[in-house]
Amino acid sequence: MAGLYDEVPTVVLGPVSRGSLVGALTAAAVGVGFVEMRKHAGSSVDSDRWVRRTTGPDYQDRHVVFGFRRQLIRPADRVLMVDDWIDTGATARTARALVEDCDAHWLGAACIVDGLTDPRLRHDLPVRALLDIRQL
Ligand SMILES: O=P(O)(O)OC[C@H]1O[C@H](OP(=O)(O)OP(=O)(O)O)[C@H](O)[C@@H]1O
Repeated sequence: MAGLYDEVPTVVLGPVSRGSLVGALTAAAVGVGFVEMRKHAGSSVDSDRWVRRTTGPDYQDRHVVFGFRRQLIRPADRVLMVDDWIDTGATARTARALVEDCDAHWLGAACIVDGLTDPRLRHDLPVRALLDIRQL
């Protein structure tokens, strides 16, 4: 998945839950760290600083609060999001905003299946995928 991009990431970011599985495998293959983008990331039980963002409506018309500990992504990091599927792009856009909150460099969203409903996001995010939904 990381080979879909020219730049090599220093961190892979994966949204719970399927993105965590694919993302962790991708991070292991590249030999870099993995950060899980937690769902329903409400108030923390620890004293660490978190970054949090709420998605726009996703493919199920949900608004999901995602987040992670801020210290996990540093300004020098190049961050690649990895997921199994992209539909509205709401999750990926939130991932990009969280990476920007950490002042890190966003590479894009690598997915197994590209099912984007708004093709403009393919260029804007950018999105690279192993398969287009029409190939399934
Ligand atoms: O482009 P979007 O409209 O944001 O949708 C894509 C997201 O939806 C799916 O996850 P889901 O929320 O179903 O969670 P899961 O991985 O726990 O099943 C998928 O794994 C992506 O993370």
